[in-house]
Amino acid sequence: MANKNISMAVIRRLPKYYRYLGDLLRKDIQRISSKELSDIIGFTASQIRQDLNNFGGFGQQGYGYNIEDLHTEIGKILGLDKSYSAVLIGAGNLGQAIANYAGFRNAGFEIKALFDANPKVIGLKIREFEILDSDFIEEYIKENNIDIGILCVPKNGAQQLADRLVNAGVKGIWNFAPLDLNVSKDVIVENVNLTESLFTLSYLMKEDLL
Ligand SMILES: NC(=O)c1ccc[n+]([C@@H]2O[C@H](COP(=O)([O-])OP(=O)(O)OC[C@H]3O[C@@H](n4cnc5c(N)ncnc54)[C@H](O)[C@@H]3O)[C@@H](O)[C@H]2O)c1
Repeated sequence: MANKNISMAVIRRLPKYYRYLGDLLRKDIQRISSKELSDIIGFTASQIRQDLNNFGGFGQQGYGYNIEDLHTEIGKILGLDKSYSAVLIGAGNLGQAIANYAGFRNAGFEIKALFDANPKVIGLKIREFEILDSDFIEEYIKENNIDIGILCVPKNGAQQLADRLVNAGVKGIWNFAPLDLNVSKDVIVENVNLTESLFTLSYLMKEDLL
């Protein structure tokens, strides 16, 4: 059901639908109207209907949405019916925190190995992972059919590492380094910039906006 015409704004809302619907399922709630969904999610009911209509609707007049079906469908749209393997590069503060979080594996994203260039860090253990020498990134990716590279290195050197990940065959990069990476069109980069998020918080807290 992949549709290249879906706007990024809609795609960015889908994980939130998926999360809220998952919460409702765990509470054994079976159906919900767009109005009720709107009350808990915060998007308008018409926005919700419009978003879901992009993928064929799912709702029934007078019944609302079957939560389990909708959750499953959105999961498929997001590609969460598959599992993904990942390697993490840069086993510093942030990299270790990410490797320590079990939630990603539960969601189908399995970090298979951590790499670093610092000899003081190589060989240390984080959870079940021994931190490996980053000289062996390409070899590992090719041998283990890795889908995703997670970049947790400083800005300098991040592009070079991205090139190495791409050449070794990853199809996606989850980039925490604060720079916009140049990669070929068939590779997807998702940037996570915590500082930009903090700046947005700062803007919204400015007294003249409150
Ligand atoms: N820590 C945070 O909360 C945070 C927040 C926002 C953004 N970031 C970004 O995340 C990245 C990592 O931050 P951090 O605080 O974890 O830094 P850190 O210095 O603790 O860790 C970086 C790790 O990357 C390794 N490294 C550096 N160059 C490498 C290379 N070429 N190949 C392999 N390993 C290499 C280093 O040896 C180190 O272990 C930075 O780009 C930072 O701007 C971090």
